[in-house]
Amino acid sequence: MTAVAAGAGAAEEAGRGAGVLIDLRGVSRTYDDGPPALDDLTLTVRTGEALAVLGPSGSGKSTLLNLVAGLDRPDAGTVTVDGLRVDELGESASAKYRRAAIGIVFQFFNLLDDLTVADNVLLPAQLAGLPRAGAAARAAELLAYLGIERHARAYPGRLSGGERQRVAVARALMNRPSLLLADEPTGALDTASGAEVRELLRELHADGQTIVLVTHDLTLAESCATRTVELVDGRIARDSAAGWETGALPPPGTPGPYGTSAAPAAHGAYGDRPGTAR
Ligand SMILES: Nc1ncnc2c1ncn2[C@@H]1O[C@H](COP(=O)(O)OP(=O)(O)OP(=O)(O)O)[C@@H](O)[C@H]1O
Repeated sequence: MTAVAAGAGAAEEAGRGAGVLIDLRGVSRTYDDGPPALDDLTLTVRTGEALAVLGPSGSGKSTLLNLVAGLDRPDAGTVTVDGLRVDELGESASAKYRRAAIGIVFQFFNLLDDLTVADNVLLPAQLAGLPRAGAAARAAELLAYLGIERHARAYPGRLSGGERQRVAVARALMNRPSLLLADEPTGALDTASGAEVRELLRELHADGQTIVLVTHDLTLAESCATRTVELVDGRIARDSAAGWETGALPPPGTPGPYGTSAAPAAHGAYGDRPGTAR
């Protein structure tokens, strides 16, 4: 199952504690005359991590994801993914990087409605020029892994939101990306479908997939993330790796950015947790 989910060697590396996969240094991005969407942000993500990026609306979460995906460039700073300077890539090199190294899942699925489920999943392999036979076998394997093989010949419009998001995840995993990015993957789903997708992401991470997801959904962060970073005004206000319990969010009502806290970052994420190692 690991081989289905993760990029080659990712699980093995995760097991060893692994190296840095994403390295953002001094990254700033300002649109037009507005305030900085990202402001001198430095962040590293290791292979095998599942990072949830939280923060209020407009805090820079999607901007961060777009920079890592090479969909946008910083005004200052460097973006390195798997040793590649993503911020220096030209348009075609950037597209090639996305096809080879990145899988992206969007809130609204972004499936092509006039292609079948199987053809949607095959698309990244076709764009990468991979041999059709091997790609078809991989697509079938992914659809089975994600429990949607019976829909292979259906069109996305016939599927539920949760099933569509599974198709989008299958497509994102098609070329065995070293990194899965997800922007509000449960944002358009009902409660039951959201729970399915949360479980799916949790399983993918357990199988070794490195994941960075942006979300307002604290349940998603709590169930899938091994690390949580909170952005405020384009800066990292809190990072669980610098004091939170790994994978833990505070109980409801804990003072914090979703409550009333003005606790300094050094005091941990959503408030101080007794017994948390520093
Ligand atoms: N293409 C753009 N043009 C102009 N301003 C933009 C653009 N994209 C983002 N911004 C601005 O940059 C800031 C950060 O936006 P971003 O979408 O990264 O925040 P976010 O945390 O993902 O927000 P949300 O949770 O609402 O999706 C906001 O002030 C936003 O208005």
